[in-house]
Amino acid sequence: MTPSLTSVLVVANPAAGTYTPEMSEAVVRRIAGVGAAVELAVTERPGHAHKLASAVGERGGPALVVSVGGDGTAHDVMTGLYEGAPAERRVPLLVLPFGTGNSFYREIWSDRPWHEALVCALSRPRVRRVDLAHVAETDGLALLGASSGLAAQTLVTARSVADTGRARYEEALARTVEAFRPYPGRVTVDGEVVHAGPTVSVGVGGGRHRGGRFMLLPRSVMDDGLLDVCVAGTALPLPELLRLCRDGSHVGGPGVVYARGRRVVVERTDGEPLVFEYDGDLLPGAAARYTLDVDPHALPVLAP
Ligand SMILES: Nc1ncnc2c1ncn2[C@@H]1O[C@H](COP(=O)(O)OP(=O)(O)OP(=O)(O)O)[C@@H](O)[C@H]1O
Repeated sequence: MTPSLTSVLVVANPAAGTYTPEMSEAVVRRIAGVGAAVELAVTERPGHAHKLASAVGERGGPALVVSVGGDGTAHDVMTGLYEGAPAERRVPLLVLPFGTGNSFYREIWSDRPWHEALVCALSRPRVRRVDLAHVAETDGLALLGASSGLAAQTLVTARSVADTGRARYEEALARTVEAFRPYPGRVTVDGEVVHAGPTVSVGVGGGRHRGGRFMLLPRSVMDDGLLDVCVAGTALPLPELLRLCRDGSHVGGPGVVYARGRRVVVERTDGEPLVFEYDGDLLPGAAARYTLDVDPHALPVLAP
């Protein structure tokens, strides 16, 4: 499908890691340069991007929404677009990388500079309909994916790290690795238990990359209608697992299970709460079980 980009809404998050006002102005200039009517909306608070995007499903609204921020901004815009219109009328999303990790941008555009991605999206707009993961217990949606274990625990640690940006996550990861204890877990894919026992990491998605640098799900295809799952047990020492995760070569390694399906259940089996996140947001509850169902091809995104 080739959308006609007559009018464009740019949603820019000034709190995103590498954002500057000059960048969003440059984005707006380039869009106006191809003759599209363009509106810039700068978010004023967390959740504002969701509200802005949920209004565009109305008739006569923009034909494209551009997210100027990081993965958190892309998540908020995605939930707004999802809520604002049914699948067949959903307005496409273009994500540009002005956050810290920018995993979703990388998923779609690889290492291309943002201005090249923008020129490509405006001159040869091609839509890919990517899958989303619906989290039953929270009625939430994940674009990039969900995790428990090391990555989720790192987000807990990050709350008490004073650094900002990438340094904050690096420091939090180092502290988490030092103190990390595997948890007793179980992972079920389409009704089949694929892992039961001591658990270091569970990734479900979604995107191949998380945290900007870790390729947790190297075989994942964002629009294949399925969720990928990778579970690491305790067979690999933690530093080795982390090293291998940088390029996805942990898959096939000892104690690492890789699976694919439509429904994934992630559990902690000792009665303690499961530390669990999706799209970088930790879940506050004390639940020990989360259920993810794929919503196939739910979100149109502009891609090369
Ligand atoms: N005006 C604002 N003031 C403060 N926070 C905001 C504002 N607008 C949006 N936010 C919040 O900023 C958070 C961080 O944005 P985002 O995730 O895009 O950047 P990042 O963390 O630098 O990048 P990444 O997630 O790619 O590492 C989002 O969760 C969003 O809810």
